[in-house]
Amino acid sequence: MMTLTDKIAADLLHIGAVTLAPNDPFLWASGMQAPIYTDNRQTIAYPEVRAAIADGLAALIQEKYPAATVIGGVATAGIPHAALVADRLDLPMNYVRSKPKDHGRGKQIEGQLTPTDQVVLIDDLISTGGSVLAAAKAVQATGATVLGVVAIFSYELPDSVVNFQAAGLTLTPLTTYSALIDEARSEGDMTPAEFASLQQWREDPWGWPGN
Ligand SMILES: O=P(O)(O)OC[C@H]1O[C@H](OP(=O)(O)OP(=O)(O)O)[C@H](O)[C@@H]1O
Ligand SMILES: O=C(O)c1cc(=O)[nH]c(=O)[nH]1
Repeated sequence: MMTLTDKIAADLLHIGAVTLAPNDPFLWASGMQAPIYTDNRQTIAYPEVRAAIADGLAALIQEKYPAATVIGGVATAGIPHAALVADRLDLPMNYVRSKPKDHGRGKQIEGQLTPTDQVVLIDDLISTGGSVLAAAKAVQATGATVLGVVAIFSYELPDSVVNFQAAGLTLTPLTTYSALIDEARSEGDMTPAEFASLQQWREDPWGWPGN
């Protein structure tokens, strides 16, 4: 029987959200060359996939953070998943922008947030963790508590481990880069040399050839 971790990894591959290209790397926003690009925004186009994600994230939150009073989405790609999860858990929701609006009411956080709230944040993807940890800081600055972070996918990069530790927060992803490349290999999508290159990148992305 396939685990949920493997099922979500397979889903991301099958809907084309993930492109693996160890021989033709992508340039990331950080300036890093990477053998993969993940666009989890595409998951919302697939009802069965987005439902499996929402069910999985809701179950994680019930297990790890039963005291949650609000589900928070990280703008923009975390928002639809936070909405689906909040609906399943029958909890209020908010979402957190990367910066306050420069017009209107100038708010960074929309939806419910009071100083007594206990928030679980949802992002679609964790690379460095910078986006969700900035959102966590914004929530904490209001006096509310961030219980933890859940996400669809984590690259498990060394930078994210350091950043989550520094923030004192725990990340629980539904699936991971390791599960993803294992699944792609089991589907016969790569040579042993390509698999080795993909593993090498995760262990030391900035030392990977091309960076
Ligand atoms: O862990 P990090 O290094 O922060 O990278 C992950 C973030 O990057 C992407 O968002 P992006 O900045 O592309 O914005 P979007 O959600 O508005 O598309 C993604 O949706 C995550 O929020
Ligand atoms: O850091 C990025 O540019 C980046 C990488 C990735 O896999 N997905 C994404 O949306 N952004």
